[in-house]
Amino acid sequence: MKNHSISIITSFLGLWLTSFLQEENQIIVGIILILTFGIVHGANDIAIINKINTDNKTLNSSKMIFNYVLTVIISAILFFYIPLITLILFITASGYHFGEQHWSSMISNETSKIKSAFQLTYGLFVLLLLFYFNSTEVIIIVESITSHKLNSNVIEYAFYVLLVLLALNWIYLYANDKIFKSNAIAELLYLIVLSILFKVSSLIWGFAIYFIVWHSVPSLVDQIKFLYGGFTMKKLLRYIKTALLYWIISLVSLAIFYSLFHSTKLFEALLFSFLAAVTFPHTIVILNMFKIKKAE
Ligand SMILES: CC1=C(/C=C/C(C)=C/C=C/C(C)=C/C=C/C=C(C)/C=C/C=C(C)/C=C/C2=C(C)CCCC2(C)C)C(C)(C)CCC1
Repeated sequence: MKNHSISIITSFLGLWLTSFLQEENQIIVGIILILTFGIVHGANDIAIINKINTDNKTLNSSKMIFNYVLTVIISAILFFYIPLITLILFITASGYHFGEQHWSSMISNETSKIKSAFQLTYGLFVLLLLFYFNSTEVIIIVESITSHKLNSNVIEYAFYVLLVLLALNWIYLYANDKIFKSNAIAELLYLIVLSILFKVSSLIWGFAIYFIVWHSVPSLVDQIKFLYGGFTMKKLLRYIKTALLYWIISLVSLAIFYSLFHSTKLFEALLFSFLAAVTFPHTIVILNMFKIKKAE
């Protein structure tokens, strides 16, 4: 069973800070959190690929690194030429990725198809929850990325559809999966905490708290355990040291994109486009990491 108590405490801290920080400051602190913890949590993907490669000789390491960079470039190109379709793919991949990180050890592997469907539905629901409570800001950013003005009804209907799908999946797993059942009530309460957070905070602040506290930090801990066989302060420092170079390359690339496009796009739009480009290969790496963990 996963312990989400730190995430809960930090979320309340984030909620409390909402009443002190003005909206502009929430955005600045939120962006700093995304650029630090958020980006770092993906910057060790090559180390994970290497670890998978050592454990599973069928994968070719240099080919994987090449594929990683290629996927980032292709995603960026697709985002430029077919932004709306790529955005939908990005949201879907993100939903699965968030759901997988959150639930991987809390649903038994016997129900593997339902498990995947549930993880996707859960992650998408959390995103839609955020969009539903901050639809005005979402519409502005989506328009800046895709040049399409989204109708707020689309967000509302998508939210209700996801709510129904999640409820059906939840009921099925509650009735059929003992591991799920033992966490289900606490997880419902966590969703209520997230709803309050998303309702009272700005879009970027709400996203940053979720992305860092509920996704990046737990993922970082899982990655450290996978890479070094446990979590200690020393192992955390080792993780940061290996991630440093990729983190710096990422920030420099983002700064270059910003200097090229900042007159036509919002910084938030560029940040999300950047996250989209690195999300696709990162999601595949983490998917493979969880596959190996499951087999152990
Ligand atoms: C290794 C490597 C590298 C690096 C990498 C990295 C650093 C990664 C990272 C990764 C990451 C860092 C990931 C992330 C993820 C994220 C996500 C998954 C997100 C999601 C989100 C979303 C989905 C959103 C949405 C929205 C909002 C919220 C609002 C507005 C609207 C929209 C819709 C946009 C490089 C490239 C340098 C090179 C090669 C190698």
